[in-house]
Amino acid sequence: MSVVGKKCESISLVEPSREASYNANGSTITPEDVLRLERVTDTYLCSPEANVYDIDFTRFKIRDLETGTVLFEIAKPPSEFGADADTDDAGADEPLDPNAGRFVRYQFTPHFLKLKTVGATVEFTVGARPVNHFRMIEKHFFRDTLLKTFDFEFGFCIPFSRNTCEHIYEFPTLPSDLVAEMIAAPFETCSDSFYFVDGRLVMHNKADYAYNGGLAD
Ligand SMILES: CCCCCCCCCCCCCC(=O)O
Repeated sequence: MSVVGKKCESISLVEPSREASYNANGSTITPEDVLRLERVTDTYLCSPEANVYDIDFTRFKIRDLETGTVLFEIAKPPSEFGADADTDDAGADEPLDPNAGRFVRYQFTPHFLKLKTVGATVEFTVGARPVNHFRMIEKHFFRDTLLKTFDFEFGFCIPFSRNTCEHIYEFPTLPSDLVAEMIAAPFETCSDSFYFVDGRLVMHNKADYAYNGGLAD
């Protein structure tokens, strides 16, 4: 079967008519459920309201651990700290996108795919509740192929704290023909990031990636 030109294929644990934070058996989505996923999901598996811990990412940085080079950095402007950034500039007639802020698009150069390990530093704040066993499971796909699953622990966060931690991504060994396909197919590489507190899904973010930065069209 040819996959040339296909976007990331997706599957969902849930039937379209069901509440998105429950799996096909009607129980809540567990870490084991998402560890089993072999395709990108076609829906978010929890609603934005599932984030009852008010976890808010305020800074994100990716660096090459071999050279220390910073590859990507973004910080939420201080004026938006503690505010709902989605509502600030919306006109009265504009419906708010409930998924705004849950999707990121990254554009890297082909060199990114030659890296061996990158460190991802994330800063985040939490609300009034203590956060136990904060864990992220992140799955990276090219089209309908799972490239790698990362499973990171943030640990315990005290109420109203600002926290920083760096997770180490060890890149999978990718065959050179696959790397060439990924470079030639911008945004057909994508990821699902699932965040759990005490084993319950509280956030689900998505991203897609292009690796053709700096190349002529
Ligand atoms: C190419 C397969 C392995 C890729 C590892 C990529 C590491 C990139 C870290 C950035 C992930 C950010 C995800 C997000 O913003 O939700």
